[in-house]
Amino acid sequence: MISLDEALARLCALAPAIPAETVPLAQAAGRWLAEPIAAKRTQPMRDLSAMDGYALRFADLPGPIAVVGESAAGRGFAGSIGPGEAVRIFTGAPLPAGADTILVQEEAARDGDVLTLDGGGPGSVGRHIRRAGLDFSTGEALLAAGDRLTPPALALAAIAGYAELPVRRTIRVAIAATGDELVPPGQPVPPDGLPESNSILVAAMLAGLPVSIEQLGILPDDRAAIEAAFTRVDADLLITTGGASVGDHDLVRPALEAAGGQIDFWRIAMRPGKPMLAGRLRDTLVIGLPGNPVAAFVTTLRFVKPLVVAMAGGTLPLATRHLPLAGPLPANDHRADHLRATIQGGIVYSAGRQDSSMLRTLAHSDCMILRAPHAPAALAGDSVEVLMIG
Ligand SMILES: Nc1nc2c(c(=O)[nH]1)N[C@H]1C(S)=C(S)[C@@H](COP(=O)(O)OP(=O)(O)OC[C@H]3O[C@@H](n4cnc5c(N)ncnc54)[C@H](O)[C@@H]3O)O[C@H]1N2
Ligand code: MOO
Repeated sequence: MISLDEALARLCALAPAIPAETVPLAQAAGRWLAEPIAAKRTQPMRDLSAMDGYALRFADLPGPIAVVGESAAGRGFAGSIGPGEAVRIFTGAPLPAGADTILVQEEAARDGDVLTLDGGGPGSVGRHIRRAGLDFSTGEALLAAGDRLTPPALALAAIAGYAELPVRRTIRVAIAATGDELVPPGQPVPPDGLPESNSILVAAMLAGLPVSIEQLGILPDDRAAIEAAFTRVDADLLITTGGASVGDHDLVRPALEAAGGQIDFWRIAMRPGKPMLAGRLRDTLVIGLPGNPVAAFVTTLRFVKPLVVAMAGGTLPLATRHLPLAGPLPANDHRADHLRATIQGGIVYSAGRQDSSMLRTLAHSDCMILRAPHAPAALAGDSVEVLMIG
């Protein structure tokens, strides 16, 4: 058995390289930048007013000052102002030549074209002016390769002169459930049957990432059938669930090998999720998740999601916090444990029964308490690391 950290590192090393492509800004939302970008323009391009009011010479205050024209955003004042002159100006409008300060309109009294100070005034020369290049100048580095294209990052790229951005192309993910007992959700369930829930779980956990998902449906516990499905797969990542353990009907490993693939690792020192396997089939990375639904959840959370983000060119830090325990926990064995838990009043309550088939407990959990291999027993009030799962 390998450690959780080693498993993630090996998965990332096994992953096929995803080429970059250029996509319109709207399609780049939530993806990761494949190359750094620099400003194609200076922002703002020239000195602008930050307020609605009057552009004037500070030395002319408190007036009277003659209003000789107007400067609006997109339509600046053509001339320049001389001593004793001002221009009506609006937020985002170019500062006229000759002006050095903005007087906000709330502190100005205007009678026809004559302006006087009516209030405290700007205080110092240069007030309420956004200087050219305040935000950035042409050629400056703005975003790095691997940066997440958040809404503000996309807006920055737009204002910096970009209509499209380089990102890794969408990752093609195929998902297959294995198990003779499984029936599609909502279908009549025979006495020995079970509604299939893992493929919906895994796909929903990848929603919001740059993936296209092909659901391969339910494969029977038949080595030849699984092998045939593997042979047809055309994807960057194939995720199977079930059939990963040691039973006579756990056929994902032999089917992968029969299809010409290679196993890289099988079994991880973690709970739940121990029987997870990984390998390659031609250009496809294959991950065999355990069938138990909570094991499928934890392995998707700890491996599949960070892996997909890495393939998309980013990184996904673990969202952990430290909180006091409501009750004691026993010492841990050699497997990194993930205990479903809830948080109430800043205190973390471990769910009583941690059987990895119990989806109701999972659906009502806020977090998982992370217990390192060989962690000593913990007492009520001790601080533990929790992984948020909401
Ligand atoms: N002798 C041993 N038995 C088991 C071991 C072991 O080390 N030695 N490991 C256990 C652990 S840990 C896990 S986890 C399970 C996982 O085994 P498999 O990946 O082979 O999963 P299955 O046997 O196919 O299924 C387990 C369980 O989950 C249900 N299942 C399967 N697929 C789905 C699905 N798509 N949707 C909903 N539920 C699903 C299945 O009906 C079983 O109840 O093995 C332990 N055994
Ligand atoms: O570790 Mo298994 O993954 O308990 O259910």
